[in-house]
Amino acid sequence: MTTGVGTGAGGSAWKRAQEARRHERELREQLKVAQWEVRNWEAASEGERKVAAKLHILTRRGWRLLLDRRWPGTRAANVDMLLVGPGGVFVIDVKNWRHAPEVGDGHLTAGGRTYDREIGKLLKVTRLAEDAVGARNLSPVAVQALMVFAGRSLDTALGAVRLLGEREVTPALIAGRTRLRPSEVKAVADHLERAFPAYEDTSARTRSDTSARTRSAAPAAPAAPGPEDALFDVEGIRKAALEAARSAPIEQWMTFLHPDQLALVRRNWSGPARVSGPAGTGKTVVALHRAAHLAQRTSGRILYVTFANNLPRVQRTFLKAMAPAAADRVDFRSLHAWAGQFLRDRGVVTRLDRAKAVDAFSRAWQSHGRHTVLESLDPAPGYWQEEIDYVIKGRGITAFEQYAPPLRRERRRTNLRRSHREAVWALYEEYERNRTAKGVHDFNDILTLALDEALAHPGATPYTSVIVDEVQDLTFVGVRLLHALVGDAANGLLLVGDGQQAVYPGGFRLSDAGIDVRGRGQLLRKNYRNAKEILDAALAVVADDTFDDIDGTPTAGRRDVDLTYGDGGRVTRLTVPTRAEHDEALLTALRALGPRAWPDSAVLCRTGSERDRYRRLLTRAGIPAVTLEQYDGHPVPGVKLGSYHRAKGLEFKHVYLPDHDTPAAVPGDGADDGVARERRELHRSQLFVAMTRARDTLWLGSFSRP
Ligand SMILES: Nc1ncnc2c1ncn2[C@@H]1O[C@H](COP(=O)(O)OP(=O)(O)OP(=O)(O)O)[C@@H](O)[C@H]1O
Repeated sequence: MTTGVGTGAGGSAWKRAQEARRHERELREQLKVAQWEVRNWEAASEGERKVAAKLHILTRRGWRLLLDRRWPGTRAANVDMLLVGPGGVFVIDVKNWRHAPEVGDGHLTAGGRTYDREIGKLLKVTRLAEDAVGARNLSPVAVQALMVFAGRSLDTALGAVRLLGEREVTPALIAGRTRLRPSEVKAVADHLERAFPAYEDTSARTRSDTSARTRSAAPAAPAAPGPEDALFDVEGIRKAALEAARSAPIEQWMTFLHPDQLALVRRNWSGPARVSGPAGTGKTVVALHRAAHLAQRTSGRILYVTFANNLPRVQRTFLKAMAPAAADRVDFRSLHAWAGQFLRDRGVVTRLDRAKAVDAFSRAWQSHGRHTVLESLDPAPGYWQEEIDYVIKGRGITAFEQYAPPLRRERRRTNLRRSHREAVWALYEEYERNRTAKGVHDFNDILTLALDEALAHPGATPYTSVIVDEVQDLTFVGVRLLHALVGDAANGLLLVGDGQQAVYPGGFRLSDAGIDVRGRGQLLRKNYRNAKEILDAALAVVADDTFDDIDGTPTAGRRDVDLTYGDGGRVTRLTVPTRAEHDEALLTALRALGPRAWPDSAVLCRTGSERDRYRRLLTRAGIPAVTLEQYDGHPVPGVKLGSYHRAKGLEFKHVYLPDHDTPAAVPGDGADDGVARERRELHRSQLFVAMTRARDTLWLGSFSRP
């Protein structure tokens, strides 16, 4: 038995070794052929030809190598190589330097000299390549600048340029995830071949007229050809090929954009800008490509912020897949987490304590809310806590006269006259007294403190651009804080979102925050996500809810949306008498879907406690579930499970909304009509968000309540 196992293992080890030797022989053969193929590149030094040969090997794997291309618009300069393959487009400058290249403090040096100009030149020609492939709807993230050093071994980056040694370059390119299919490689390479014509007179060109090349700046190292090439990393290539085979191709939207999206990604904005559009119109896609584009173009850092805690992790995962080099320069943070860290870094002491803050409010309600006019308008204290959180503190109001009429309380439906507002103000002041007596802060305080700090110390952060996704979820103070980080700088602040998807109470207008986006706003209309049946069902929910977007534009609930997905979706509505039947029907539907489809499915619930209930239900039924708090954008087995709020910005092939048609909090008896209306409106917005997470199928469950 033992012997048998040993023999088997030995046998397979022997087989593997055989296989590896065969692979190595093949690669060395390919290298020989490649060396032959590049022999006519006469303008190149021996070292450059060796690099070209290593890259030429890639042509066996579906890549196209264009050697010695003319830099359009100049007479004497060229680009060493353009390489197009499954991994995208690479603009390559080969260096054959006597001294080893070094990167430090943001500079490229060799032998004591600085070569930053070489980096600048490569970036310039990379931009031209980006322009060229934009005509084929390729995002700039698919174009990467590479500086390759003949006779060297290194792998590092300087801003948007990756610096690779002759040894590392082939494995690095093979290891990349697939973003172009063979037909796309061909189309893009053909296009680049035309846009960057071959150098007309390569052989006649002398060294002195190749001004864009480095050879004139740094003398070439003597070529050292040999039969065994130490810089040919056979093992590295084998490992890279395995790695590439294991990883799935990246999504289409991570490479290809609609021309309207591409124009937004590459646009030069002279100040704060705004991208809006209904659900599923590619706002986040634009924002992510924009982040990568800015990271490639500037040396500063980019802050990408959302309100929700779980979304930054997912978005970071996406950006890492679509633009690994750029992702390191983009910080994905939730607003409150970022503000807390910012204050800690600045030495500002805070004491965020949600439980104590809630207690401070409860006490204030007991003494200044109950038995007042507020209780007759809405007996639920939560409504008044929201008034303080979103209308007073969220808007940075600190004096009654700011709160008194005629202040518009955006998206609040109660008509609060002056005397009512005086009652609210008394409640607010009591809350603040209780809170400060306990020595704690609430979430709004953190943002206010951060805003004060940012205004007092402009330039205190490394950010040159701030991108805000789902901006409609932020408060006025939150948006002002982010604006304060970059001010009105060109390409500084980008606000992305959709007022129709507001899931929190209250609101504000950008103009009140001193943010002027006039002439820098863009509305997207093409829905890429939802099947027609699903979008129709979702829009029917909010059809009558006119809303004001943060730029103040009144917009009808039923909006014009161009669909790209088409028919073929399915909306299932189920109404049964009891909760038990309802829950059983949900389990039956999930079982019918089957485990293979579970990872791209989500059960979304109105509240966090409902989510916990359904989690227990699924667990008891043996259906694995991953909460959206745990999800980070990597595929995981099991159904996703979360609240409507946590599902923001995400999407799933199949979405289940159990017990979907009951507002989260029913206003108490005798509540003002406005309160009830506002609750229902907010619930419809939340439901709309949840419904529009579905791409193909949507299950809507409900049961009769006694
Ligand atoms: N250019 C594109 N090509 C293919 N698919 C795309 C493209 N742009 C967007 N999509 C698809 O549409 C989906 C929705 O895009 P995105 O999440 O950016 O929309 P959104 O407007 O931010 O949505 P929401 O406001 O509902 O969160 C993407 O996940 C992607 O699958």
